Amino acid sequence: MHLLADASMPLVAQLAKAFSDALHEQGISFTLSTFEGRQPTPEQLASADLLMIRSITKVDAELLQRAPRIKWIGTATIGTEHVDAVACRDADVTFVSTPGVNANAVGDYVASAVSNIALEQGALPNGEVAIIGAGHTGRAAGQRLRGLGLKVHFYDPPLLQHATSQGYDDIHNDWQRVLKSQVISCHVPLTKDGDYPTYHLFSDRSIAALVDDCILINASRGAVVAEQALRSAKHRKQRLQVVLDVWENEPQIAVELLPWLRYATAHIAGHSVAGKVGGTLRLFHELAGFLKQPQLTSVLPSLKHLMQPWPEAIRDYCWQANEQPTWQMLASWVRDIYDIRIDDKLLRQATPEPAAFDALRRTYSARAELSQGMVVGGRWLAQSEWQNRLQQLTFSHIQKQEQ
Ligand SMILES: NC(=O)C1=CN([C@@H]2O[C@H](COP(=O)(O)OP(=O)(O)OC[C@H]3O[C@@H](n4cnc5c(N)ncnc54)[C@H](O)[C@@H]3O)[C@@H](O)[C@H]2O)C=CC1
Ligand SMILES: O=C(O)C(=O)[C@H](O)COP(=O)(O)O
Repeated sequence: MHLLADASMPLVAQLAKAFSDALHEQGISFTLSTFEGRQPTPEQLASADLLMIRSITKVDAELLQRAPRIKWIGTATIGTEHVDAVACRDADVTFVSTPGVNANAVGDYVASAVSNIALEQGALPNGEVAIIGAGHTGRAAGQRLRGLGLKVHFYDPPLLQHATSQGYDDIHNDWQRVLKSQVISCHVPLTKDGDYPTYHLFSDRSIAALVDDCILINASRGAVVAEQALRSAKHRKQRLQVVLDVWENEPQIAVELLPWLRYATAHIAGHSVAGKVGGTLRLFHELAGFLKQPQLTSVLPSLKHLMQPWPEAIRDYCWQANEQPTWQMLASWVRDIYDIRIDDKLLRQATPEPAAFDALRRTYSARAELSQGMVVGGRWLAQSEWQNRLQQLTFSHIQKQEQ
């Protein structure tokens, strides 16, 4: 059995060796080779039985034809639009993804964007926050923004349609309420069909209708926000604060928008170490199931153990607060752990070629998550409201004993 995997998936060689050693004892051969860049070569595909990819590899009927032995494809991502699931089914290929795997990292990204803007302008956004898509990443983002003290609502008509009445009080289908919000963050899959397509959800008309100084964040897929509409908004000097992690024509970015964008990053919102390593690990768990070898999961280390090579991404961050923290303190704690400005600077300094975009992503530095933050505080920490807010920010907390 031969596994072909994207070379930049962290720890893929270590986990494949664990499978190989365990299967060897049963007389089963399990080998690994890796491919560099976006697409594997026809030669690499010809000998592959299993394929592990990331969001940059396009899988369609043509690729599948070049891979006659392939029986299983796994993507270490939440998004799946790069894989033609129908073509996989027609070719009798099992396709799996890793739902939710880097949602915490995306939530941290949004929290950092809003925290930085608030700290720079000296005030939290004065108005509601609309989260588009109440799934894994949208919930993670909304929860953190509530922790910062903002009023959050979720726009998700498809979910509303299928929802039972319980637990969906904050979800609605009122697009006008979205457009009136002071912060809007997109967390939807890229879809062109169905009742609620997300392709160009933010078109000329919607963007022109946004309130002054609206913070519009897109960390989902580039084409959810029409780049042409952003160009028009820039041209008419519309007062917007746009944060883009994803681009309509990746790996080519819209260079001419850069000076107008508040923050611009290289599709790294989900790239915390836990998100990336978790993706690889989750695929090996999936593969054990596909191979009908459930005992293989016992040779897979825990995520915590696998993250040991990145000490900067697993260290604790600790802050003292004798009094209730101000929003400025909360925002600067977020920024201590993940500062979006560093990623923004890296993209602006890079050359605007696709290769530079891919290189930034491939060589991304080790990133921690907000859940590594801990607040040591006084009596105020006994209040459930504060405990709740820190939990929403995914910080842990300890109340100091009074002397
Ligand atoms: N920038 C990055 O690094 C990352 C980007 N992503 C992108 O974010 C997307 C969302 O991820 P998750 O939240 O984990 O997905 P999810 O599947 O958990 O949630 C998506 C939600 O969007 C809703 N939705 C679908 N169409 C909609 C529409 N027209 N209007 C409003 N809501 C709609 C769905 O009902 C669902 O509740 C992924 O598909 C992926 O493309 C995900 C992870 C990292
Ligand atoms: O999970 C997704 O969907 C994403 O967009 C990923 O975070 C992108 O990461 P890579 O696939 O490029 O590692």
